[in-house]
Amino acid sequence: MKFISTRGRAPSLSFADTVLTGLASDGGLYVPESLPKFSQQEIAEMAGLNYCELAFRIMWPFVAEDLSEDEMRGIIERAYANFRHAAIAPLVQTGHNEWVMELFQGPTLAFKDFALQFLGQLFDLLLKKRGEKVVVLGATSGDTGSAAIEGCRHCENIDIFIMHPHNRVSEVQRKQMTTVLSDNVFNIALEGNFDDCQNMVKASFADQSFLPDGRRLVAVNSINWARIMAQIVYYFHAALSLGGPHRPVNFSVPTGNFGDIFAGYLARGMGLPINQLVIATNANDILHRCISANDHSPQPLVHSLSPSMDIMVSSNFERLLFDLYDRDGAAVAELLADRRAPMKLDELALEKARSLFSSERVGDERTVEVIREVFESTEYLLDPHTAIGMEAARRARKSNAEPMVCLATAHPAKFAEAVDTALPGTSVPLPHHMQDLLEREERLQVLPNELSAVHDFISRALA
Ligand SMILES: Cc1ncc(COP(=O)(O)O)c(C=O)c1O
Ligand SMILES: N[C@@H](CCOP(=O)(O)O)C(=O)O
Repeated sequence: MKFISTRGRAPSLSFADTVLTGLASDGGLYVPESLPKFSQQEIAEMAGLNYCELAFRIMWPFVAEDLSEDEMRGIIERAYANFRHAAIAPLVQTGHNEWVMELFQGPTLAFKDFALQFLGQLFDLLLKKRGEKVVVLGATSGDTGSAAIEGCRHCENIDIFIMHPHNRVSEVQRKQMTTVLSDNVFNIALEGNFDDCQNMVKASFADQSFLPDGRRLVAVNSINWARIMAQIVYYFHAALSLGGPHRPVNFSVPTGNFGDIFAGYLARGMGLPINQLVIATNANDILHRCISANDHSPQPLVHSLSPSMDIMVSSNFERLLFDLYDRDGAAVAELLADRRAPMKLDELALEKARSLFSSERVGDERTVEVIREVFESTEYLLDPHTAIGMEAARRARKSNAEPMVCLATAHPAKFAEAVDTALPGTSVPLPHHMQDLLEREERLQVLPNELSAVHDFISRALA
């Protein structure tokens, strides 16, 4: 399978080259040239498979030309070996036909583990085969960073640099990253917000001349296609557990960079019957405004109680635009390049987007109420991101007869502030392997919001 750029001007690449390239040379994102499709019978036959076997079946068509079956199975087995639940992504019922899919059972307690533990294993294999050493550069609003560090810290062929917005991630999130003291792990606290971190990552991919010894950058953010690919699997897993493909299943997805919900959109494109995909945003609601009002104007970033979704520039929306504009890379490039006014979708594209997604915005006040209400009625504790997804699901839902799955994207222990605001005095214990996290020694570098400062730091660290 070949992968092509959403801006139509970069060379098409194999799966392995796509994974190790990150951003396309024309500034676009890689997507598969065509999407593999499963028939309803093929999907029905996947019912009852364990998570790893299901992951193999769903992802195999994307990787078959670059990996052997044994290599792919090995990567998957190792990626999910440290999850704390036998189901890997267990479902918990919270209401009539309403389910929470717990995507926080991995080592770093957020859905990012699904793709990043997989990606770490994949990098390790590909880089060993090529005898190549690379530099991983990532931006995080709190969760990608720790999952990427956990996935990559054992890879001999990787030095990993993760930028997070200084003082804008929770204490648990920060410590999960900064207490990993391995020689190949570097944490940068940038005096800016997540969008600044992500812009720096993209600018660094565009000009990599600051790297020594001909080394190249590799991406762990969802600009990397393999991230999205691994996230498609759990949509199939949930639907198969709830009667799919014989009945449609719907999903509500707390959304920031548009990666997770885009994976759901792809699952539907691969044949999984999904009627509703609900985009759930916090006060940083550009995606909700775009779908509901064709308003794509950037607003100042708000610091919310769901900090991982404090994102204004949603990378993966470009992948959707590519499809909305009939895979016309030139049209996407033009739409994104025109900086005279905020982007506006044309009528046809807007109509298509509205037929594909519902959207809702949930502010802090309601987020806190939902955490409290759900806990009082079911004793189930939601993290703030998941609470946003659940509220959006309840508002946007069109049929109570079809299952609605709310993606629980993080463990509540990561977000003590929101939990304490909702339920004063409630402390959520960290899982056993993280019991002493808050006492561990930290290492991080605070840097000004300047590309040159980041590049200097990286080149000195690598020297
Ligand atoms: C806990 C949590 N929930 C939801 C999201 C949104 O996911 P995405 O960026 O894939 O839309 C993120 C990160 O962005 C996150 O860390
Ligand atoms: N919420 C994310 C933001 C980065 O998104 P990504 O999916 O593109 O890596 C985070 O926790 O860092």
